[in-house]
Amino acid sequence: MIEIKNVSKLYNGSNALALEEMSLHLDPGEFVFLVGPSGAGKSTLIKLMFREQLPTNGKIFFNERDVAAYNQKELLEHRRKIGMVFQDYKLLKQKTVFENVAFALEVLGYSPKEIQKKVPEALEKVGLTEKANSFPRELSGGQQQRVGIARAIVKDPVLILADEPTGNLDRDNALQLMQLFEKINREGTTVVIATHAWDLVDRMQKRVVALSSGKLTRDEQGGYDHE
Ligand SMILES: Nc1ncnc2c1ncn2[C@@H]1O[C@H](COP(=O)(O)OP(=O)(O)OP(=O)(O)O)[C@@H](O)[C@H]1O
Repeated sequence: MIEIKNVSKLYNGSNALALEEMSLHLDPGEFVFLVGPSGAGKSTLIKLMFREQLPTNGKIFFNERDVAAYNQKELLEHRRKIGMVFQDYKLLKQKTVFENVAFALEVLGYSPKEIQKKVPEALEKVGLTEKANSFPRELSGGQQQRVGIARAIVKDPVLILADEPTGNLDRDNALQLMQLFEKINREGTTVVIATHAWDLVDRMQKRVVALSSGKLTRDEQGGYDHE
C-alpha cells in the first residue's frame, strides 16, 4: 500500500534532517506503531504519508503511484482515502458531534442523503450514537477523540494515520481508544499510530517501527522493547 524508499526530509530553515534515508513498506491491513523519542521524526513521517509534506530526497509510493507526481485530482483522491486523527482532536467547537462528522463528508462533496446515512453508522461504530447532538465541550476527552475517529472513518478510508491520539487521555481511555483502532483494523482498514504510550504498545503486540534522530532503528512485531 505504501512504499517509502530512501526518504530524507530537511525542513526549510533547518540544518538537521528530520528523516534520513528512511525506507518502510506497509501492506494493506497492517497495524503499525511508530515509536521513538520526541523529535525522532514520527510526525514528519505521518505528514509525508498524508502528502502534507514532500520528501527532500527519495520517493513515496501509494498503491504504486509516486505521490510527488500527483495532479490536483489525485491529491484529493489520496487524502480522501486517508483518515487523520490528531492528539488535540481538532473538532469544530461550534458544531455538534453529528455536524463535525458530517463536515468531513460535506467537504468531499457527499450528498445530504449519503451524509444522513453514513454519519450515524460512524457514530455507532465509535459508541457515540447518544451524543450526536452534543457539542464537543460537553464531552470527555475520550469521547472527543471518538468523534475524531468517527470523522476519520466516515469516509471509508483505506488507511488511518493517527499522531499521538491518546496523548491527552488517561490510561483507561487510552486503552479503550487503542481497542477501537484495533476493531477498525480488524474490519480491514490499515492503521498507523505514532505514540509515546509504550505501555499500550507493549500490550497491543503489533508491528512496532522505532525511529531515532530521523532513522529507522527497529521494525518488528511485538512489544515496545525486546532488549
Ligand atoms: N515545520 C518544521 N520546520 C522545521 N523543523 C521541523 C518542522 N517540523 C518538525 N521539525 C523538526 O524535525 C524533527 C522531527 O520532528 P517530528 O515532529 O517529526 O518528530 P516526532 O518524532 O513526531 O516528535 P514528537 O514525539 O515530539 O511529536 C525535529 O528535529 C523537529 O524539530
